[in-house]
Amino acid sequence: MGVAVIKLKNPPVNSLSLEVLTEFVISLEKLENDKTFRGVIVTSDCPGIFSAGLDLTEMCGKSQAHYAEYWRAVQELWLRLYLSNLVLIAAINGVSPAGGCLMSLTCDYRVLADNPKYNMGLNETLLGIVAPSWFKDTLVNTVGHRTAERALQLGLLFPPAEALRVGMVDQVVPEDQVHSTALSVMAQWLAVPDHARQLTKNLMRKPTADRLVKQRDADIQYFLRFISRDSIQKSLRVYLDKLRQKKG
Ligand SMILES: CC/C=C\C/C=C\C/C=C\C=C\CC(=O)SCCNC(=O)CCNC(=O)[C@H](O)C(C)(C)COP(=O)(O)OP(=O)(O)OC[C@H]1O[C@@H](n2cnc3c(N)ncnc32)[C@H](O)[C@@H]1OP(=O)(O)O
Repeated sequence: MGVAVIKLKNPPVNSLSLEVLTEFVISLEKLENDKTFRGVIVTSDCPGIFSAGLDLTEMCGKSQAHYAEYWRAVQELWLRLYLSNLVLIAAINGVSPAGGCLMSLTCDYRVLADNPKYNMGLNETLLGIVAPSWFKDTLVNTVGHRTAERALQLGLLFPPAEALRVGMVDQVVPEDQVHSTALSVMAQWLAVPDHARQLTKNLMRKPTADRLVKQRDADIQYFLRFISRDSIQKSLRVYLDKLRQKKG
């Protein structure tokens, strides 16, 4: 039925490095241009981890030019996913904080494995950083304003039952059924004529995407100023050190 699977593979935690973001955009573009494909299942090849989100090492101790290139790549992937003409289904087979969660929120449907460790949410505030307005918009469009307001301020990571309750995911299923469920949901979505579904998706999503498109450069400048602050760099270093020391 013309369904591709994109399996994220950047061990150990599928962080969204510049290389991963770039490759993801290229793969998506190829699939968009190949008319034999109508749908994509986005999933992970790293056991227990869907994606650890944006790669913190790309945002820490690097040059301004690097931050700008990285942020443009983050914007690009979000825009491509959010406005994709393909049916995108996230088969979430692991934990998905921050950018990992955001990636799944750009999909048309989310199936999450029922494992209490597989938390998801936009936890940026816990790192001492702030989810940009378009991250916030994506969450609001999925779970509504009040739930998003509380989740964003507290940096909440929802376990599967809670994620389902607030509407962050559409289905929670046993871990060994995530892929088969994604496939049967895909069949349902592909039963709708493409042109009607695509125009409807565009109608729902374009106003949100346009807000970023209209101010992409300003958003990059804002990110540069924010991420270059000493206090933010310090927060990120402390957070990364904590992650590294967990093992020791
Ligand atoms: C108004 C505002 C305007 C502008 C906006 C400005 C700023 C916004 C900026 C940024 C937005 C960012 C969004 C993000 O996505 S930030 C990333 C958030 N991610 C997390 O908090 C997840 C952190 N990771 C974890 O919690 C865990 O690693 C785990 C649960 C995913 C997996 O746990 P494990 O026990 O299996 O693995 P670990 O031992 O913890 O990690 C292994 C290895 O990987 C490194 N690592 C983990 N996560 C990341 C990451 N996100 N980036 C880079 N590296 C990561 C970890 O340090 C370990 O490294 P070592 O092997 O010790 O070297």
